[in-house]
Amino acid sequence: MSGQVSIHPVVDGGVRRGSGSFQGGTLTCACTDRPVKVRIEGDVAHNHACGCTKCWKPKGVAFSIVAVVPSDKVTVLENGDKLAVVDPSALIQRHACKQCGVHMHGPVERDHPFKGLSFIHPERFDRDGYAEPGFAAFVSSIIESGVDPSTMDGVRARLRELKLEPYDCLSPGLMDYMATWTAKRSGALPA
Ligand SMILES: N[C@@H](CCC(=O)N[C@@H](CSCO)C(=O)NCC(=O)O)C(=O)O
Ligand SMILES: [Zn+2]
Ligand SMILES: [Zn+2]
Repeated sequence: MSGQVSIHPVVDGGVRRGSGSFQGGTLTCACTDRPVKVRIEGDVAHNHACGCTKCWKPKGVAFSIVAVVPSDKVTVLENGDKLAVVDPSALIQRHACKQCGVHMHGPVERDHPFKGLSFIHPERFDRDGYAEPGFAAFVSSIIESGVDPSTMDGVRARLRELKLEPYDCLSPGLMDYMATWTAKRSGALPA
């Protein structure tokens, strides 16, 4: 029963493990004419399924697959003139292709624990082997996109089956990381 719940095409058949030696690749948008290409050096971290309304996902798909890389490992290679920031007031400056809508990279530049990191969508890589998604974030937020709240038990059951532990914000690791940054900033912990 929970096997019929679709999370995202790249995980629906089972989460494929990363190679552990991914050297990077090129992200390409969905345009056939003048696609935007973005080079990423090295592997991704904190790869996850995200249920929030802000992360890009293919049409009709419930979750995005999104990960972080250091912003200095991100280079726009081709057709960067097609990129525009979706919401300049957001923490994550999501640079989307104006033509096809795919989010190509999302740097965090504001004073924040995630400053210096960029959010990217590994499914747009030209090759496999990137670190696999390890949890599901902002799961309850899929309701904001119109998912029937009565289906949430099935969604969470399927995520657990896929070993994508569901959280309604970020994972404990990332929440601890942010709280540590805040505590060092306030002096509650030694810097
Ligand atoms: N309920 C909201 C949640 C949006 C949200 O806070 N998203 C998170 C996770 S994005 C990737 O993990 C976030 O950190 N957003 C910062 C930003 O968007 O700049 C909704 O669904 O819209
Ligand atoms: Zn495009
Ligand atoms: Zn998100």
